[in-house]
Amino acid sequence: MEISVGQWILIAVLILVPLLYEWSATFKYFCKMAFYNGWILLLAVLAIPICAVRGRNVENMKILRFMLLHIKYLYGIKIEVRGWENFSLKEPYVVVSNHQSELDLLGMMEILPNRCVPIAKRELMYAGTAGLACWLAGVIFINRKKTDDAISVMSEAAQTMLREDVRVWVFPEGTRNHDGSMLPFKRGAFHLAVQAQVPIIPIVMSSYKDFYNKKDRRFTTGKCTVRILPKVDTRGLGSDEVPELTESVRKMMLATFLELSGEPSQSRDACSQ
Ligand SMILES: CCCCCCCCCCCCCCCCC(=O)SCCNC(=O)CCNC(=O)[C@H](O)C(C)(C)COP(=O)(O)OP(=O)(O)OC[C@H]1O[C@@H](n2cnc3c(N)ncnc32)[C@H](O)[C@@H]1OP(=O)(O)O
Ligand SMILES: CCCCCCCC/C=C\CCCCCCCC(=O)OC[C@@H](O)COP(=O)(O)O
Repeated sequence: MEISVGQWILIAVLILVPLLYEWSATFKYFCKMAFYNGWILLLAVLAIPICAVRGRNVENMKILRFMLLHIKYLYGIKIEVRGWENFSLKEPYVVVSNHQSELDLLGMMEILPNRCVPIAKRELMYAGTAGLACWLAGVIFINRKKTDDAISVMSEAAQTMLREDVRVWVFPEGTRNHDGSMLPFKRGAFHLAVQAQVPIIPIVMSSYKDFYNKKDRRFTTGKCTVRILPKVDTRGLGSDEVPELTESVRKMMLATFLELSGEPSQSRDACSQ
């Protein structure tokens, strides 16, 4: 049997790709990230028709969660959750969590409460099938370039939370932060909680530094601890108290982040200097 040029190329690729994958940490990083996004886009293809039956509905978030839960096993990431008891509130609340990377999706899906929708940048809505799946699951999209629009969407969310018994998940840093610390917090999430007069539940995901670093292009297996902190009440607070509330929650989260990540607690605060 004769082997054609195309078949030789295929054989070479099948041999070279696994070798390169093992030899080069950078190649491995790109493969793993590409597969991560590709896999989610593919899963979304399956999720869309299932979610579409109900139309745009926060209950669809359960379907996305269920379909995404296995990814941590594919990547060998162990997630330990502490503080489950702090999630036992019946009423709506605002979850605030640190935002290190798109891998946060794994920690988020591990603990996502029922009827809880994330607030995401509008660009995610255009991320193909994933965007459509997010829209069907009721993800709230904001335009970060238009502050007034973003604020009015969030004010509307305050009413929706109460009217439809919905919880909202916000990344108050407002962008991904790969630096191993926490950026200053934007105040939107805290205005939202004060306007709705609902508690805030802070969530801290420990640093990914042992298994993931975007700058060094390193992505191995590892462990992440997710800590659910006790609720912070906002009853009786007004918008004047939002800056102080924001700072106190951030301080608590940063201390927890440093503790979980095994860092000394006095240093590495990107905001306080
Ligand atoms: C199976 C297949 C599945 C496929 C799909 C898989 C996905 C599954 C779902 C998961 C999706 C997860 C997606 C997560 C994506 C994460 C993100 O996109 S993070 C980025 C977006 N999020 C945020 O930005 C939230 C945090 N940002 C804010 O809170 C901001 O404040 C803002 C509301 C966006 C406005 O930002 P900015 O324009 O920069 O302005 P500021 O300086 O922050 O604020 C100006 C001013 O306004 C005050 N203010 C803010 N919010 C309010 C408010 N709601 N009400 C009243 N006033 C408000 C603020 O305090 C400032 O005034 P001050 O006087 O300076 O205090
Ligand atoms: C916890 C967020 C995870 C969302 C993962 C959705 C994965 C969708 C899969 C394929 C689409 C490819 C587009 C990748 C978009 C990554 C989403 C994300 O992590 O948003 C970052 C956002 O917050 C802050 O944005 P910037 O850091 O300011 O730019």
